Amino acid sequence: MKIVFLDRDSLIADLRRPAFAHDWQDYPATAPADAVARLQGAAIAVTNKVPLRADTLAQLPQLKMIAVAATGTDNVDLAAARERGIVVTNIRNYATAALPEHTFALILALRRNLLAYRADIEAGLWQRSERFCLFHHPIRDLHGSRLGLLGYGALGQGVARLGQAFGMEVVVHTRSPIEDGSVRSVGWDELLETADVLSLHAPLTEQTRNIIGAAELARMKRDALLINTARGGLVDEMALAQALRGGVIAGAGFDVLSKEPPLPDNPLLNLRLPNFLLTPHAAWASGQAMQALADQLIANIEAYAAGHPANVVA
Ligand SMILES: NC(=O)c1ccc[n+]([C@@H]2O[C@H](COP(=O)([O-])OP(=O)(O)OC[C@H]3O[C@@H](n4cnc5c(N)ncnc54)[C@H](O)[C@@H]3O)[C@@H](O)[C@H]2O)c1
Ligand SMILES: O=C(O)[C@H](O)CO
Repeated sequence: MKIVFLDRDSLIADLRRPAFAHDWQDYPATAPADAVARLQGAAIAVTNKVPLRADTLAQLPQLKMIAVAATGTDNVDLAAARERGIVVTNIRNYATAALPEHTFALILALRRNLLAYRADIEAGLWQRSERFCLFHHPIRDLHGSRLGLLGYGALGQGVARLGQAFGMEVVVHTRSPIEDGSVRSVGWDELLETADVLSLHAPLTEQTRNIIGAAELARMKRDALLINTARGGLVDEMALAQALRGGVIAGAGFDVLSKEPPLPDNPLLNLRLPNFLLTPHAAWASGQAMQALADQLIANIEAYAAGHPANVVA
């Protein structure tokens, strides 16, 4: 059985080989246009972020499984895979410490205005101050404020737990109301209009694409933060850049953009504002999380080869 990992360098971890007879090939990275040639004769394709759309799958009659080396499967045309009988699997629960910790790094940096204070010190303001401290920029505790979550899966739940540890009230909105005594399920309007920190943890699908645009930003509290560690396509980036420049919301922390790596003209890329923090899709990338992902990836491939596929999404 031929297995091809299209973007091996997207993962820094020990990757053991599956425990069955196979022919393994990997490439550090693969341009979308090269995917078909590299997957010729492969039964199993492994991809973290290389897109596998309907036109690509149509040219790969021998492909039986796509093992996505990630939780998000928006780079794969799931409907086309299903039509062709290709099993698609993903990785679950591997970043339940990493991503919530990253999410709170963004939230805390923004709520305590760390970028603005750092800039003040670099400009010599503290050194020239007549007082022992600076307090030019508002600092707001998280304790007592409302954390609103879109999506309450593995990662939304991890973020909720940290929010509760900080003394926040956690409200969540999912496709169908959840039964969980520790958080309150709310409608979309209430989530949007009452959250002090709105954090996105839903997959990118046709239902969630651009779920936050100019109209939604205008309905958020003026002193609210928007955090996106899920997928770039959830938020209209031009609308967010305008909202941040215009003071429509207090700030935003993003780990993801609609195109990655970003194009130079991405409206959020060069937004040099102290209330906007951007990280390069790194929320998942702790050493521990990447190793857990690598282990689960091989387990998924072995489960499929043994005839009982696990973590199937399509
Ligand atoms: N930045 C990163 O490094 C990173 C790492 C891992 C995952 N992610 C992203 O985070 C997403 C969530 O991961 P997870 O492990 O929590 O997934 P999950 O499948 O466990 O949970 C997804 C949640 O989203 C909800 N949801 C789906 N569609 C919705 C809709 N239309 N409206 C409201 N809620 C909806 C589901 O009900 C569920 O509660 C992934 O899909 C992935 O895109 C990002
Ligand atoms: O979806 C995921 O797991 C992250 O984006 C890392 O690939």
